[in-house]
Formats: sequence, C-alpha cells, structure tokens
Amino acid sequence: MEEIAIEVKDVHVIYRSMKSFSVRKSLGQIRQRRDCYEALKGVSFTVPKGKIIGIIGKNGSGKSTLLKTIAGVFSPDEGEINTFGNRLSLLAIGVGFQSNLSGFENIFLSGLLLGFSEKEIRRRLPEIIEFSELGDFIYKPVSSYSSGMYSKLAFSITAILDTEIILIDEVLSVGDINFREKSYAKMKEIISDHDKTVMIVSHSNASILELCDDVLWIHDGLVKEYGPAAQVVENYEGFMQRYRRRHANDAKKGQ
Ligand SMILES: Nc1ncnc2c1ncn2[C@@H]1O[C@H](COP(=O)(O)OP(=O)(O)OP(=O)(O)O)[C@@H](O)[C@H]1O
Repeated sequence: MEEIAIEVKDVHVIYRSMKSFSVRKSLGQIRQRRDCYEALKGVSFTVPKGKIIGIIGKNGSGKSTLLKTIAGVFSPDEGEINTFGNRLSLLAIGVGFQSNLSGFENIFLSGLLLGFSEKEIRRRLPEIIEFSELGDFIYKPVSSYSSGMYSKLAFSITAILDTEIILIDEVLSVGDINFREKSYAKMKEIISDHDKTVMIVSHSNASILELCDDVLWIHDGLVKEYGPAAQVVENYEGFMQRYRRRHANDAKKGQ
C-alpha cells in the first residue's frame, strides 16, 4: 500500500476581521461587528509520499490559504491535517523571517524551526550562502533586503536544507531571470528525489505540467478536481476560457 505524506480532512478556514468597533462608555455599551470570510469550505485529499502535486485555481480561490494551513501558519477552524511527523517547509513570499535579524541569523532560526540540529545547519551553511548570491548582504538585517533578495534567501534555505515535504507558493516566478532559472533547475533536481513530497501553487500551467504528477484544482474554497496533471489542467483551461468569455460578455452588456 502506498505511504501517505499529507492528509487533509474536511478543512475549513475562516478569516475574521474587525469591521467596526464602538464603545459608548456612558451607556456601558460595546458594539462590534466582525466580517467573516470562509476561504476553505471543507477541503479533503491525501498526497502519497514522493508525489509532486500542483495546485491551481483562479485568483482568490484559496490556494495560498490551503498551503499556509498545511504548513501550520493557520490552524483550521474545522477539520484536521496530518503530515505524519515529516519535516515540512513552506516557501512563500513574506513568510518566515525575523526582519531585524541578519540573513545569516535567519538561516539558523529557519533551520532550527524546520527541525534541523545546529550541527546540520552549520554543515550546509556555506552552500546556502553561496546559492543565495547575497554576498556580504548575508550579514545585514533582512529588513534592508529587496523582495528579490528576500526570496533568494528563502529559496536557498528551503532548497539546501531539504525537508521531506516542501510547499512552494508561486516563488518560482520571482527574482531576476538568472536566479529564476537556477532555482527552477534546483527545484527539478530536488523533486527528482522520489522520497520528497512537494506541493506547488502556480499560475503557470506550463510549469505545473512539466513538474507535477497530479494536480489539485481549488475553486471557491473547495476541491473541484484532483487527478493526473494533463487531465486537470485541460479541464481548468476550458473552464477559465468560458469564465473569461462570460466576463467579457457581461462587461459589454454593462457598457
Ligand atoms: N488575511 C485575510 N483576511 C481576509 N480575507 C483573506 C485574507 N487572506 C485571504 N483572504 C481571502 O481569502 C480568499 C482566498 O485567498 P487566497 O490568498 O488563499 O487565494 P489564492 O487562490 O491563493 O489567490 P491568488 O491566486 O490570487 O494568489 C480570497 O477571497 C481572499 O480575499
């Protein structure tokens, strides 16, 4: 029987933001209104160990929320997620660094949080620094980095430290062209290791088709389809064409 690396069972995630808040001291009244948005509405699937899964879906469908929930950035409001003790890293813009610390210090912090020993981190440190191409900037606070430098550091840590599960959110499309090509090649090398389980969110269907075995299509917070990459991408492209046509027609009618 195939070994499961990730199990997601009936996961719901609700974003809550405070809409308005007023206190009438004289009346002793507190009024508050919360805005709730259910970004995931009961998502279930399993990922076998060693599989490369693409996640697709139109803007706002819940892809990033799903990755962040699997990574433990959010806890589900309902349902459960099991990663069976596998070490997991999330590669996403804006997640994971202490901005007042240097890149060098953040490598240690990230490594320890990912479950690596200090000795293991020290052993791979030179390779991480070299891959990041940050030079002396590695000793400067991350708050002074450009977004490209930030993602170079994030990618290098994830790629070289190499956890059993890797979650990638669109980051293959940032950074300068040379780094993008280098990181794409590195990612292909990592996922050719059949023990690694990888989930990739991308709007590039070409990358998804090249890299992934299976694809999970998320639509309005639910799984629309989960199956072989070519089949799901074809159905998704057909759906998006119809969606764009409908929107163009609606826009014409509104003119
Ligand atoms: N912090 C937040 N507070 C409130 N709503 C949020 C928050 N983050 C995301 N959402 C909403 O949740 C829904 C899902 O967002 P999410 O970022 O997961 O979608 P996505 O599929 O990754 O989108 P994209 O392809 O545009 O990156 C969207 O409607 C979004 O507006």
